[in-house]
Amino acid sequence: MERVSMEVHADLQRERAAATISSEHFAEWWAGGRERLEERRALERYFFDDPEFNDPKHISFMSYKELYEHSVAKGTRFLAKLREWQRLRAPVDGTGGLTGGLDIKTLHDFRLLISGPLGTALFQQSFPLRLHFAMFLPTLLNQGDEEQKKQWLERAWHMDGIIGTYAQTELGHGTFIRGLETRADYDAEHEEFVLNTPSLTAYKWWPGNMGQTANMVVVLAQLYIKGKHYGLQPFLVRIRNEQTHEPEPGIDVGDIGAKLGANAVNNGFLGFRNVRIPRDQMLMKNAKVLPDGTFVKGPEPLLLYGTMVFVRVLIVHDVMVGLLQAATIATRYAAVRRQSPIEPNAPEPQILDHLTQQAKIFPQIARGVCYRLAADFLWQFYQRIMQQLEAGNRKGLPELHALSCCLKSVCTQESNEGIDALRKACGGQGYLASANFDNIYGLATAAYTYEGEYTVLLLQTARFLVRQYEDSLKRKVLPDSINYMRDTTRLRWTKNLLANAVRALEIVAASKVRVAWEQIRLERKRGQSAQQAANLAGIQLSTAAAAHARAFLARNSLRELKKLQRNLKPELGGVLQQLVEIFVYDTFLRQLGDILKWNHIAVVQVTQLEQRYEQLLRDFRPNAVALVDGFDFHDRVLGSTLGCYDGRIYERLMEEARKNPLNEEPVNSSFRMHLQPLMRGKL
Ligand SMILES: CCCCCCCCCCCCCCCCCC(=O)SCCNC(=O)CCNC(=O)[C@H](O)C(C)(C)COP(=O)(O)OP(=O)(O)OC[C@H]1O[C@@H](n2cnc3c(N)ncnc32)[C@H](O)[C@@H]1OP(=O)(O)O
Ligand SMILES: Cc1cc2nc3c(=O)[nH]c(=O)nc-3n(C[C@H](O)[C@H](O)[C@H](O)COP(=O)(O)OP(=O)(O)OC[C@H]3O[C@@H](n4cnc5c(N)ncnc54)[C@H](O)[C@@H]3O)c2cc1C
Repeated sequence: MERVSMEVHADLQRERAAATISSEHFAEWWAGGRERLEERRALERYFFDDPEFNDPKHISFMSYKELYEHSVAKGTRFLAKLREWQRLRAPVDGTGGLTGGLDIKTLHDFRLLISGPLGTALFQQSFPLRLHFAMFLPTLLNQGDEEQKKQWLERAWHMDGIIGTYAQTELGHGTFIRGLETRADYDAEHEEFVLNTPSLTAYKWWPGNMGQTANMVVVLAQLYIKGKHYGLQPFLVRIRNEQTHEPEPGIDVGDIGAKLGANAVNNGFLGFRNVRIPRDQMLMKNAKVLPDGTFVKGPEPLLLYGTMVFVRVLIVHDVMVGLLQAATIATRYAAVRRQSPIEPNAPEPQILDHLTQQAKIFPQIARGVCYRLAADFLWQFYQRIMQQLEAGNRKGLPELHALSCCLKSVCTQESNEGIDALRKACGGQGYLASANFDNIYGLATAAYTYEGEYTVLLLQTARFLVRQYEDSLKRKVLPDSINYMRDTTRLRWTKNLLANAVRALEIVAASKVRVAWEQIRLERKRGQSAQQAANLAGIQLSTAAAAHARAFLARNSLRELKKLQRNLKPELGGVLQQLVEIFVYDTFLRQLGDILKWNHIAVVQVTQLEQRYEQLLRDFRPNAVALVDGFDFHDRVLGSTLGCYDGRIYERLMEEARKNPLNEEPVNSSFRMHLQPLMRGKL
């Protein structure tokens, strides 16, 4: 779907002309400055103008195998061309510094490149080498000791004989990683580890790129030394021969099969039978095994989980991009699609003029913008805590873990919900593969599960919240993100609706944490163990953590808005204010049951807020198209017949239908073979 020479649809022209904001100004802010915007556009042109990156046919017409092979071919050309780009220009942010050195910031930028607009445009079923960059390299970087990094990192970064992945999950266990069964027994005589898969459920199952693509893995296995168990450790294992790509002796590897989405990723299974690796291939930045088999504990065992924290932080950004792609498609479609006169004799309006349609689309735009503010905050926070950890200070780690878990859960869940709502807001056409909601949803919904399942991560946050609640009773200083729990005053409804709504959400979160804590105490009094008490309080705990995430998102949006309004042009600041308000009121109204349970709010006050919310939808309406234009998604990024910049939806829908291979011949062979015999009673 290109930005073709067709004239822009009159309705979109009108929308753009009537907007009070400049899309270009918004795009500049959104991209992080003019230079970054230009750089990104130039990089997109560099790829999109190259016919080698056009798919020969729509990917929905490719078989599973064809899609994999096509994606690997494109993925390798993508990396080669990206390197070329960097040779032509000095390394810049956003291209991952593929020719330069490697640090976590570079990996972060590269990761956003593959999960961001360019990556999703070229790889609608995801980037087939994504785990190499998203998890294998961060694990080498963060869990290898200096010697190991010297030996492996540079080579892995340049993919010199190494394509890696991260093999943690097994057929029997994904969530409860202490229950993983893969074994690594240390053989002191040969200074080697021996890896085994002791049962069917111990097979590694799910790791991306592992089926056919990767030739090395970081595998998490239970370490045993002289029969004694030392817990999970990461090991670097070659699974396929560097030259022939044949599985190494003792390795049983393959692809687990087609999935709901991300089918280019080639998720795999892996079993080990007496696979030997040298001692120095256990990643030893933390725990160590000395040649004689002495185990040396690391200073911070939880760093083993560090790669998961890194990825969870970035997922908030990933799903935000997917949500806003869907919102852009739905907004443009709704500005061009006309249906159902509002006044009996009036012409049919743009469906975007139906207020209910605005209520389906605008809160998703607002959500995406506020998730972006949270994603930026979280990444800064992550970097700060990592620096502290490097300096030996682990104080901030529990807060980072708690915040990243609940934001990953809530942003993913609500983005999934939002993308589906946007699909439905496009009526029947939204259901077509050419509208591209299937691919966007397929990627976003995977993130609900991977890197820590939704409920499981909420329960991790809740554990932290309950502990902090206990501390707050003892009047200790609380970490910044939960400082609101110390404020026990009731909501005082003022004229400032936004401040009221944010505070009400905080009160809900704090109250739900208290209720969960009380339930745990009650269960304990009834004689339950601490663990069973937590299980029985699970519903309270998980909903308290989700409420905490929503309160954080609302407070953070408000805080960031204030900062932004100091620097942005007033009209842009004004529209951002509308979006933050829409986000907060939408969150408030969707939690109304809890809000009313924990706050003394009169019906008239709720009505006041509802009216303000509806007014905001109407106020935002004139800028909706201009604002989504400002996300600056190229038509290739949206990949949708419904979302193109020129709004030529009907022409594109018909064009795509005609390209359908079933329309290549006037009569399909199934007629003679099956339909005709059926009609003639000859079956
Ligand atoms: C369109 C949008 C989308 C676009 C996408 C485009 C894509 C492009 C690229 C994308 C790349 C991304 C690919 C990612 C692929 C997925 C990879 C995976 O899933 S890999 C597999 C991912 N798999 C998973 O994520 C598995 C999930 N499971 C787990 O993480 C753990 O088993 C557990 C946390 C649930 C429990 O662990 P357990 O050991 O039983 O622990 P306990 O509960 O007993 O807690 C003990 C103490 O530890 C503490 N603590 C715990 N964790 C951490 C931490 N990370 N840190 C710090 N602390 C932590 C905890 O708070 C507690 O503290 P305290 O209270 O005692 O003070
Ligand atoms: C697309 C995709 C890509 C993936 N890529 C990788 C990869 O590259 N590498 C890798 O190692 N893994 C990967 N995974 C695996 C992924 O990390 C796990 O699937 C995920 O962590 C969830 O674990 P599970 O499948 O065991 O779910 P389960 O834990 O079995 O979840 C099933 C249900 O049980 C509930 N449940 C489980 N435990 C608890 C609990 N303690 N309390 C309350 N409820 C609970 C869950 O909430 C859920 O409702 C991938 C998965 C997907 C879908």
